Amino acid sequence: MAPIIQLDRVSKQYDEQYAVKNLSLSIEKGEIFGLLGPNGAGKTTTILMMLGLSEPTSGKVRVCGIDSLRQPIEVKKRVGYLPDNLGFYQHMTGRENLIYTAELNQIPRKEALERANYLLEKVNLTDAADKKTGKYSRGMKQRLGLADVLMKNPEVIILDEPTLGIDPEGVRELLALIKSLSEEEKITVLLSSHHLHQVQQICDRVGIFVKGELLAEGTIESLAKQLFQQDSFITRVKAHPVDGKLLEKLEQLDPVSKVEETADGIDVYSSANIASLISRIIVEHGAALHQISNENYGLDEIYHRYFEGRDEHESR
Ligand SMILES: Nc1ncnc2c1ncn2[C@@H]1O[C@H](COP(=O)(O)OP(=O)(O)OP(=O)(O)O)[C@@H](O)[C@H]1O
Repeated sequence: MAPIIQLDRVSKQYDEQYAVKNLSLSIEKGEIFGLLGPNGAGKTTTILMMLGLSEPTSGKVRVCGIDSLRQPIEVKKRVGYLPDNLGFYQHMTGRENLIYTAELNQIPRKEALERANYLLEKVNLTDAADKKTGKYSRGMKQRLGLADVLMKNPEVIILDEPTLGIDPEGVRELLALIKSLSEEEKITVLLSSHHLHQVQQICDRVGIFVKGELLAEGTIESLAKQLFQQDSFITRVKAHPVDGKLLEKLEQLDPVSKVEETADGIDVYSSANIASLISRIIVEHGAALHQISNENYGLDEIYHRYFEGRDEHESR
């Protein structure tokens, strides 16, 4: 099956500057894809081109098999977009706002009402459905925003910083909701965010954008593998006593790139999983082994490793 979102060598120039440069990206149906990058990296420009709201200088954008530039209205019917600065009619209730969106999308009234009630329930706003949205909290507005983009039964939803300004509990609920909606309704989700741990919690794949270019994309595990080839495994050992001889023995192992003494043991960085070999060496050395575990790199480390490398490169 063709990807639901496909960008082929897309660039966007404003004057001489590239906002997006030579971007190729495919997103499959049902995926949750995280678009990451600092301010000005080109995330919003990319989203606007997907929606057909901004014209690429070169390249092709297809969403749901439709050319976003040639048939933006067809794309808009299938894609729900939740911008970071969403607004509702404050004097109208949550339910009235959803019905209004349905009218704009030519959804018959009876169907609109049923869908609005179903979605209000889904986003946990049934009790506040008849309250004016001017009285909603930020988190309630974001949840209503999610219901709003879902009114037209979209195949794809694009969410720009959906958790901005929400408290941690609200964030957890909203992310869980996005995940369950994607699973239950087979909706493809494109999520733009600065919050790495939130992205890591729900995204199947991520793309890292810097200055208009996609530096890397893939699952968190595959990015970690690419970036940390020499030390893609971290074995965290709690053992006592740790002496210089033991550290030396571990350092001499072929797959090991680095050994670090910690407060209660040793961290071993290696290119292969050698946890059982490490435990044997520790025990043979006469130390007490309290715990041994494999740690994974998180998105935080991946993201920072990219920027470390970049800074070095740029300062040369
Ligand atoms: N209409 C415009 N005219 C000129 N330059 C623009 C325009 N829109 C965006 N840019 C420039 O393009 C680059 C990418 O901007 P974009 O808004 O896509 O970044 P972003 O990754 O979405 O950032 P943020 O996280 O701050 O929303 C920036 O340098 C920005 O100044």
